[in-house]
Amino acid sequence: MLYGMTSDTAVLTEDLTKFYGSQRGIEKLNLDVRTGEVMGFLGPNGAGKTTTIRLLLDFLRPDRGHARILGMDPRRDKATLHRQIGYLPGELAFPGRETAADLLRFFADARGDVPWTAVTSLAERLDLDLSRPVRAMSKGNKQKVGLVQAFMHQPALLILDEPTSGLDPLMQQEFLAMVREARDAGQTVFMSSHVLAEVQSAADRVAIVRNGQLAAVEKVESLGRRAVRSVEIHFGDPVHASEFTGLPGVTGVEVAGPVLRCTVDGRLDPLIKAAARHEVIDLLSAEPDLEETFLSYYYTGEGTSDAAAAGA
Ligand SMILES: Nc1ncnc2c1ncn2[C@@H]1O[C@H](COP(=O)(O)OP(=O)(O)OP(=O)(O)O)[C@@H](O)[C@H]1O
Repeated sequence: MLYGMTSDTAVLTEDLTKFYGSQRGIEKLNLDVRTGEVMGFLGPNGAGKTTTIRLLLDFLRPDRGHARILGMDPRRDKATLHRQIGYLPGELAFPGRETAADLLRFFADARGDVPWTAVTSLAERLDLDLSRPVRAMSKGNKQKVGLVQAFMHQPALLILDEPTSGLDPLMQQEFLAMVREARDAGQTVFMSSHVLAEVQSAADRVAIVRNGQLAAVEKVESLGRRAVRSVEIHFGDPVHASEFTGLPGVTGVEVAGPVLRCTVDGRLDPLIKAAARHEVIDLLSAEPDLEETFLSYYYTGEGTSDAAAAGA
């Protein structure tokens, strides 16, 4: 058993590394996904998400490092593991002429013990017509077939590569509800996305990768607290920038007569207290935008706090 692996850990990687020639896929990835949590695996195109997922499933072999999935070795225990996992690949290829029902019956039989009603109720939720040939389906409908096969046997662990891609907003919400229900039933979910907004309402934590390396692991709620926002305050009289520079979390202070503009990272309280010394005519604050926070990790390299404390 790897260091740090306990029954509370559904996925553990240690220094997991894969290069394609000289091209880095993923390097020295140390990640733990706790049993029963939903972890979003976020990064832009080419960051290394699919490489990681394929390593976890032993579709690729690492150059260095190890992974442990549900306490098992992805290579040695591949067959057992694949029965206990629900996997949605990033690229779905359905070459045959089967209908969705035929294909899903094949998957259900291969897994055994999957009541057909599990398939039909998922299909109903996702508004998927099972009688249609899969090959002729739109990307979104193919994605739904992929989701039904990943969820239908109520696996202990769901590994989903870009599950929201191709789904319209309504179906994305339905999918996220399925994820929350899976978590409530004690299942673990590891899902990649390049759009934070698409996973934030269901994820407990997000791991952020860039250029093949882990940039941060954060609780979604603390991403919210760290949200960077721009603030504009209109005062009754001219103010001095010096009154606001140096306040905790406040940067980029610009003053033009009675108007103050700045950026606030985290709590607004220090700025509000300083502003209250003057007559405040108006205050404009952009909604906390997790997308901006997410990007700020990329460009500042911040936010390794929870990564450093991973497993704590
Ligand atoms: N078969 C391959 N041969 C060479 N390079 C590859 C191969 N597969 C991936 N890469 C490279 O490895 C890096 C990580 O790719 P990966 O597909 O894991 O990223 P990703 O985060 O899943 O991106 P996307 O969202 O586009 O799928 C990229 O630079 C990519 O070009």
